[in-house]
Amino acid sequence: MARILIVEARFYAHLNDLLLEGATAAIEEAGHKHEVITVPGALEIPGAVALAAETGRYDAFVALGVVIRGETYHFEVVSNESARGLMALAMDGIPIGNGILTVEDEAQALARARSTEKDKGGEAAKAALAMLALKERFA
Ligand SMILES: Nc1c(NC[C@H](O)[C@H](O)[C@H](O)CO)[nH]c(=O)[nH]c1=O
Ligand SMILES: CC(=O)[C@@H](O)COP(=O)(O)O
Repeated sequence: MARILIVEARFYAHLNDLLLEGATAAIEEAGHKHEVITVPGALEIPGAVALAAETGRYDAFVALGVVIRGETYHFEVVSNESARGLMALAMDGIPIGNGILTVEDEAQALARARSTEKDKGGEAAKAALAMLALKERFA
């Protein structure tokens, strides 16, 4: 049984609840344990994963968040840098699934967080578990 840490940025709590539902369901269906920690925004997720990975208490990580474009370049900063940070951690061998939605508006987020068509939280959890399985295979 693996120990999964979900790191969520509850910038839009109602949207994150949907992502969390999907991720939690996927992890439980796979028979693993999980914990959830919360950070202010998506930009803080990579740092939180790095801190948690240092403890050695977790086998894989799921990043959940919603970034919605506003009026300024900050959307690009938050979207690109959170993704870059997670990719850097993944390249260091940390099993991670990226469930940070980067969208134009709330409607796009709702359609992807968890609906009949999309389950981005579940997808991110399954990706993290797949990378953990690879890590174990190559150990
Ligand atoms: N605008 C969104 C943010 N912005 C906040 C940043 O993520 C960060 O917390 C702040 O810049 C302090 O470092 N975060 C989201 O998750 N989603 C957004 O739409
Ligand atoms: C993604 C963001 O940081 C965004 O919500 C901020 O809005 P704004 O660009 O209008 O300040």
